[in-house]
Amino acid sequence: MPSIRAPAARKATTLSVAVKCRPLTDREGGRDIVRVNNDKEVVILDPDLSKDYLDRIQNRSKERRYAFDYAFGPKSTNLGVYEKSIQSTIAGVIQGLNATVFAYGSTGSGKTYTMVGTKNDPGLMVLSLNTIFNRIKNDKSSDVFQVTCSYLEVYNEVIYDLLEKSSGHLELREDPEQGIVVPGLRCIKVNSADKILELLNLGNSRRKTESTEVNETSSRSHAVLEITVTRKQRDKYSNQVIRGKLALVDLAGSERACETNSGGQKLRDGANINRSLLALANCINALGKQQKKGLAYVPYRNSKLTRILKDGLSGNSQTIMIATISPAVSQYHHTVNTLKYADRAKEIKTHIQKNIGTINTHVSDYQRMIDSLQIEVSQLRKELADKETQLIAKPSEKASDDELSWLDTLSHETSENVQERINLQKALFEIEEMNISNHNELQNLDDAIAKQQAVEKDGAVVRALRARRQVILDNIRDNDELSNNYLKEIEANEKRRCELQAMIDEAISNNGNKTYLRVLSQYRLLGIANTELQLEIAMRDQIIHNQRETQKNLWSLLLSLGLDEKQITDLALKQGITIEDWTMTAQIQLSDRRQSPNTGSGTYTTLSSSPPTFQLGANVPLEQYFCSVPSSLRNRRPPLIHCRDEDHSSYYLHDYSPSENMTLSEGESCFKDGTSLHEVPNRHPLEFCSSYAPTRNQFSSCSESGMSVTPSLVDLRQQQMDVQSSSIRQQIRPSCHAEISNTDYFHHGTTMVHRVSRQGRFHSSPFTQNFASLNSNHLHPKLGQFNLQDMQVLPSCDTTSLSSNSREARPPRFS
Ligand SMILES: Nc1ncnc2c1ncn2[C@@H]1O[C@H](COP(=O)(O)OP(=O)(O)OP(=O)(O)O)[C@@H](O)[C@H]1O
Repeated sequence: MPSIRAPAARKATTLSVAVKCRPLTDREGGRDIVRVNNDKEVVILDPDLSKDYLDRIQNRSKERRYAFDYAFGPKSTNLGVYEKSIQSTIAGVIQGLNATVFAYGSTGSGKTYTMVGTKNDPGLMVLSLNTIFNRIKNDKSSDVFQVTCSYLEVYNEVIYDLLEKSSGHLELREDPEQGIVVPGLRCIKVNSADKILELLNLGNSRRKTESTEVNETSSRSHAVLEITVTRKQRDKYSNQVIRGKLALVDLAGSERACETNSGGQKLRDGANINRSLLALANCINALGKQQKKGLAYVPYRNSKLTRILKDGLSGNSQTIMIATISPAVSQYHHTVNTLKYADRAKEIKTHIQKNIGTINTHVSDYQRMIDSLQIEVSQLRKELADKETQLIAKPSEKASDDELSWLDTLSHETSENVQERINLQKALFEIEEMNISNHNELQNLDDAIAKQQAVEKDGAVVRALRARRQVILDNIRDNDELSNNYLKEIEANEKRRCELQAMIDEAISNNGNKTYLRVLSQYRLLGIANTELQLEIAMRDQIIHNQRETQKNLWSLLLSLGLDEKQITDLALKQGITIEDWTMTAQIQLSDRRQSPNTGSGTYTTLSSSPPTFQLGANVPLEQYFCSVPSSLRNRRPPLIHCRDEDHSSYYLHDYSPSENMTLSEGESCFKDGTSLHEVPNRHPLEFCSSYAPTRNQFSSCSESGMSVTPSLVDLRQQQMDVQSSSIRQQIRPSCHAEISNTDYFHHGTTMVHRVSRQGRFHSSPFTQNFASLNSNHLHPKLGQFNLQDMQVLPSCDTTSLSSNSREARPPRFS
């Protein structure tokens, strides 16, 4: 088909957003925290029925409220969603319009259910196809229709054809006329919805799925079904061809890799899923701001997914985002995150126009089009000249108008710059966290290989371990490359920030209307400070969440020891800890205890409901210390536990003191985060701890280990504050140097150094000096790393000797 596009009218339209909340699953049980009002409003209730201390004193609720084009509660069916939010758009495809429907949400939130559906509740893909074929069937014109379909998946940043039995890797190409194309992708002519459904089922069976902790059949890839409807007129005077495209996209879950508790290949999938979704989120952000100020760089090229979705996001397409959410309490953070992106996506505008071409377009037609374009251009030029004359006639008015709009643009750009920095930093943190975990696994693999080689030189196990090692090395290399790109983007962002600041400063010093400029500048600064405060609040939420997780884990640990209520209560009392809600919750858990399939011998309790809370007694000191243990050690004597008070919010392992008669059984896999100790022979844990330096340090890589607390960005912020605080400085002992070996430095050190440094940069306000003061003393010039002596590492030997009433408290010992 000749590719001249008629200068058809372009219609600007915003991306419509529909939110769909799935029902609670049997496994989740518990409370439903999502409410849908008037088919438009979504309210996320505070997940805590009993507010914790911090919430209470700050009188802060975590309830969130959003409004969307459409909102659907747990009782709605796919058909209900389809009829209200999609059907009318799909009808346009037959008229030559493009449409994109994509499902976005965390893993297990119901994306695949919404897009593909079940026999009883067919999904949007099936329902859309039915509409297309019904419309074609009922069309009264003499036009000839042709429907083709392709189905691809993006898995680990590689494109595969789902309609090919053994598809090779496919590439993306940008065609000036057709946009993004995938050469070699099978495009099948279909005559009925049934035929497409057959293909769809076939394609779905080829999709890469994995069982993750969150979803048993979690899609690890992004699937894109594209239906093209070509309509040719039979009229002998007209040879017009109209072509409409419908893209239906089922994205992989937007979870963080570590949250799915996956390791190995799953972790790699998670990293790439995340990379694509981060890129998508960044595009949504950039497009959102583009609507406000008219220009912004949209990083489509950062992933295959965003390149494929480019047209759907900003180009010639009517686009619908289906944001899927879960009503479970445990999914609160994911739900809020999804809704935030959905909220931002509402701002995105696309420009739709009919795709009309002609067969055998004659030269004279081209000439006519060129002529009409030239007339349009000359008219526009004239209008521009008229406007300029008017502006010259009123110079002062023009100057102040210019000034206003210039400043407005500038101040908007400044806020966007901060937002962009936050996004980039987030992306960087995720990648770095993954690499820390990769390095840990590498270390363990090296050790396991060395041991195994002593048994059999080049046996199957050694070969398997080596193969795994290579995969990890590849992951590290990929992630490093990605980190470098993000660092470059951060550098560019920082450069832009300096430029913007210089422009504002210059305007203030040069311009006559200084007061006005100052007020405006101050106003913008306040806006930025506000953004940063919001961020801090979000990070505090994360701390609270992490602390609850720790409590849960501590309960799991306690209960797995086989202690009864009295023993636990006595123990807690000795430490000045009171246990709330014991009768309500702990007993349920004790009676609910069951054998974990993963822990081998001994008992391991799976928590079925939220555990009772530990609370500090009146004279309990501020500092408490917790640590985490690997899952395989949970049913044994627990480690010395250290916990720091809520406000300081950083958790590290400082000591591990296993009992004399503890051993690790052969073949135990120690860590949930994908870093397993392969084939650990019978060894005493003390030996294990001392020889596995990286293993010990792994406990400090909190976000990755199952038992532990995620050291969130907030922790880092807090660490920054801690480092600045002189009282806390007393805890920073140079002796930590002695404890940290080279390997330690990498694992233990890097975790903290990076995080502290991230925090430093993360929180640097472009216009405040708090970061600068840190920068000179504590930060590496390039990455902004802290010096080792500034890290808050408490030497393990000191902790046990501390008095329980002193500020540096004796930590509770759970044994
Ligand atoms: N509306 C619904 N009604 C009933 N069950 C649902 C609904 N939505 C989702 N579910 C169930 O929830 C579970 C997770 O759904 P689904 O696999 O669609 O999630 P997903 O978001 O595609 O996850 P992933 O990103 O991991 O692939 C499935 O068991 C599915 O049957």
